[in-house]
Amino acid sequence: MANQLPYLTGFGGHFETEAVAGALPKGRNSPQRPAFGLYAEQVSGSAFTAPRHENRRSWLYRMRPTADHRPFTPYQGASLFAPGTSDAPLAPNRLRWDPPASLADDADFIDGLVTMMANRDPASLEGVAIHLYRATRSMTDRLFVNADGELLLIPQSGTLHLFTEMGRMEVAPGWIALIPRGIRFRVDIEGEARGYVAENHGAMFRLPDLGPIGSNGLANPRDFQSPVAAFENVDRPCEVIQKYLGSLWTTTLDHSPLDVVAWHGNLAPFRYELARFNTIGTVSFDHPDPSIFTVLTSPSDTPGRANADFVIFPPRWMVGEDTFRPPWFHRNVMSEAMGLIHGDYDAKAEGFRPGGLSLHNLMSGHGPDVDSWRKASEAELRPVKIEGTMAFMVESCWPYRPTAFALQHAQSDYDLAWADFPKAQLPQ
Ligand SMILES: O=C(O)Cc1cc(O)ccc1O
Ligand SMILES: [Fe+2]
Repeated sequence: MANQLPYLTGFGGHFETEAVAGALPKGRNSPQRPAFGLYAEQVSGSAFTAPRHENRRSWLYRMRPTADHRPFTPYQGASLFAPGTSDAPLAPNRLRWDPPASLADDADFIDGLVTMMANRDPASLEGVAIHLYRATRSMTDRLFVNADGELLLIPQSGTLHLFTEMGRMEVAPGWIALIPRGIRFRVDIEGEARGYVAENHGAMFRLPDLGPIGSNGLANPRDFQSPVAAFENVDRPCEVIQKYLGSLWTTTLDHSPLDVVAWHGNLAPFRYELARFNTIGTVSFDHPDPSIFTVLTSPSDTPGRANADFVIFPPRWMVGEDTFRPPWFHRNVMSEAMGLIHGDYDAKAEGFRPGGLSLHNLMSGHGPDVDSWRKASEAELRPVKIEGTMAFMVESCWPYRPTAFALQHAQSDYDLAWADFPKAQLPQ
């Protein structure tokens, strides 16, 4: 079933698509009477007056306006999703988690979300939160919408079948998907699905500038795929759960709001296959900064200091001469949350498992564990291909704060990854 749906290609393209011929107005956005009695509705991802190259909005032609809903009330489910982070002073410890074992057996994507860490208040329009999910059922007559930011979905196992207001997308492990702020969607699954969600409250993710790399490379715009218009014509109760200013809310409509028959514009969900990433690295010596692996970036107001960078560590050749090839020891003013989709990560010989998570926050010393360090220090430096792996990092300029759940479930012995390094021996 995966990969059978049609898609529109190109990052941030100006798309137009209609599921019923004649639904899309020609030559104007808001005709006096849209075709078939549809309602024209604009959804803005940027301020009206954002510079043209940053301006993102789409026009949706739908069977009922989004405004047609009764009041939202607090949502009582999903107790581990968006509970707020722990208020206790945060120790400057490195943290790591196994894939959570204790998540509910009977949850859909929304109730199966567990927030692990976050920074900033979503209302400040800055920061990022990292959630995990484990879902064992499809969302039936339920949708989710996030007013607090865009959602980057990173499946680790199980394909997500997304039905968004703007159409359908399939997202298997090895792919990512982005749902823009405010776009309603449903997640259907077969069996069990696990993965990660990076919730970006700040500036929308975009492709990084390439500087001296030139006009091609890293994630290429043509490999991003957005859905074609698709809708459901359903008149039965449909619950809409909304995350709004850090809390969850619910209302029930008498119809499905996935009733967008046509749309046009440059604000749209997309998916991207991480295997398409054109990985660039050293062909001489030294280990470059991991910014070379940036797939998407959300800038902050300070040039070069990302609100969030989504970075991957894909299969790649290591050829550096006289070089310690894995990530070096370091302390970083940026804060690093990492996940693993499959395989092993080259800086951690063990303990960092697919579906697990780690946090190396502001200025915490980290790098290769003892075993990885020893192996890399002693290795014969022929060309070696790192294969069968996909790790990722969500690097943010704002230190993360774990949730109470995360603090309770962290590995107790992570510090031992860096215990027992032999002392350097100076000349006598
Ligand atoms: O800490 C990590 O494992 C992530 C990382 C990888 C790398 O290649 C260089 C720096 C860095 O922070
Ligand atoms: Fe790091």
